[in-house]
Amino acid sequence: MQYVSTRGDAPALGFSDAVLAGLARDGGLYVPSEWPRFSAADIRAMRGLAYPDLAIRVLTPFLGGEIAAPVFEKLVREAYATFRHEAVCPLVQTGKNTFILELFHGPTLAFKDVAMQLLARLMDHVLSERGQRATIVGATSGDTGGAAIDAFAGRDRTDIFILFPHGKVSPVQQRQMTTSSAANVHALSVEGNFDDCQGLVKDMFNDHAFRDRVSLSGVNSINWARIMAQLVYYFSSALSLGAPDRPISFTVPTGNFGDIFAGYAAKRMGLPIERLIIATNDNDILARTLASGEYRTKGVFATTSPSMDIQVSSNFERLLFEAAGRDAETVRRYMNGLKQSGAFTIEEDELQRIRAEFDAGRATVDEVAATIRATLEKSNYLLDPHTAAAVHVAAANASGAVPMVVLGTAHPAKFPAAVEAASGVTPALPAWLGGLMTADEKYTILPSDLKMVEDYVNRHSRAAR
Ligand SMILES: Cc1ncc(COP(=O)(O)O)c(C=O)c1O
Ligand SMILES: N[C@@H](CCOP(=O)(O)O)C(=O)O
Repeated sequence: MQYVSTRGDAPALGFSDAVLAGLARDGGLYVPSEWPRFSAADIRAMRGLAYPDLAIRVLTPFLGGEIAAPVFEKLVREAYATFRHEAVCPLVQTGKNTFILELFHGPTLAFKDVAMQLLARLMDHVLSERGQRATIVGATSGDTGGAAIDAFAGRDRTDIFILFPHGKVSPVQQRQMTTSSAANVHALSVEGNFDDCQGLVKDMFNDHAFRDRVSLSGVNSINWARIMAQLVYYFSSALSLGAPDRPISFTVPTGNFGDIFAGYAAKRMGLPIERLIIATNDNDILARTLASGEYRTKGVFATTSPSMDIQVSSNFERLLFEAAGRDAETVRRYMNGLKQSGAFTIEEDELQRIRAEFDAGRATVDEVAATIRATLEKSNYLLDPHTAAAVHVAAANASGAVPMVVLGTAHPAKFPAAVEAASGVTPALPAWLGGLMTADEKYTILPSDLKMVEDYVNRHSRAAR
C-alpha cells in the first residue's frame, strides 16, 4: 500500500512515511493509492468483534506490512484502553430509527481522541524504530488541540505545538490545552480565527527549509492516519445495525470534513452506507457548495458550536480528488483558485458524483438551541451543540426506512454555557476531570504571523537542527 498526494507532485510514500509527513510536500493531502475492499462475507465475519479487534481487522490493510502485527495489536489495545466505556464508541437509540454514535468517551471527551490516541502511539513507535525526533504542529478550533496534547504529553520523541484561536474556544477546551504540565507541550493562543491557525500550520509545512530543520509532523486530519482511525466507528455502528445486510445512513457535524471523509472511505471499502449527510452550523460553506457547485469563502461567524467555525475545509480536497477521478491537475486548479480568490467552481460531472453520495444541511444557532431542548424533552438525552446541529439536519434528511446514525462528536460538558442556555441543565464534567477548571494555565499569545510562530517553534523544539 502506497500513499499518493491529491496534488500529484510529491513522491508516493509508504504508511510510516505518510504518517510522519502529515501534509505532502506539494501542499496536497495523502490518500491510499487504492481503497482496500471488504466483501459482504468479510464484513459479516466482523460481527461481534470487540472495538480493538475490529480496528485491527479494518486498519491492517492500510499498513502495507510496515508495522508488525503484534506491535500494531499492542498499540491499538493500549489506545482504546484509555476510553471509559467498554464499547469504546457506543450506539444509543434516541428515536424510532435514529441513533447517536457516542464518540466522546475518551480522555478529552471529544471524537478526536479515537484517532489521536492511536496516532500518538503509531508516531512514537515509528520514531523509536528510526531513532528520530519530530516537531508536531497542529491547528485547532477547540477539540483537536486538547486531544493531541493529552495523547502526546510527556512523549520523549516529540514536542507538540498547538495553535488555537485566541478567545474563541470554550473555557473547558482552552484548559484542556493550557493546563498540561508536560515539558514537551506548547499551547499557542493565536490572534486570529481557526482558518488563520490552519493557514499557519500549512505554511509551516510548505516552508521546506523550516520543515526539514525541525522535522515537522502534523496531527490535524491532513494526516492520513487520523482519517484511517476514524473510519472504524462507521464499521462498528453499521455492524450493530445489521450491516452488511442492511444499509445505514450517517449525519456528521462537519468542519474540516475529516470525520465525514472517513465515512466516505468506509463506503469505498464496502460498507453499505446509503447517504452521508453533511451538517454545518451557520458557517455553511459546505452546504452552500453542494447546493450551488461554487466553493466560496466568506467571514467566519462565532457560534455555539465553535469547533465547526471553519471556512477552509481541508479534507474536502480529498473528496474533490476522488470526484475528479483522481485527477491531481483539477485539484491543483481548484486549490489555486481558493488561494487566489477565495473561491472555485466544481465541474458539473464532479458535482453530480458528490451529490450521488452526500446531502448537506445547516443548523443556525437558534436551531441548535431548540434541538438541544427538544431532544432533552422527547428522549431525555442531553446533546452538545455540535451533535445538536447534526440532529437538526438529520431530521430534515431521514428517510425513515434506513437507520440514521448521528455522530455524537463531543460531550455536552465541554460546552456548559451553550447547553445550559438552551436547556436549563448544566452538564457536569466527569469526576476524573474535576480539577481542570482550577488548575494553573500556561500558554503563549502570538500574532497570526508565520515568522513569529516559526521562531517560537524553532526555539522550543528539541528536534531543531
Ligand atoms: C465536536 C466537534 N464536532 C465536529 C467537528 C467537525 O469535524 P471535522 O473537522 O472532522 O469535520 C469538530 C472538529 O473537528 C468537533 O470538534
Ligand atoms: N474542529 C477541529 C478543527 C481541526 O480539525 P482536524 O480534524 O483537522 O484536526 C478542532 O476541534 O480542532
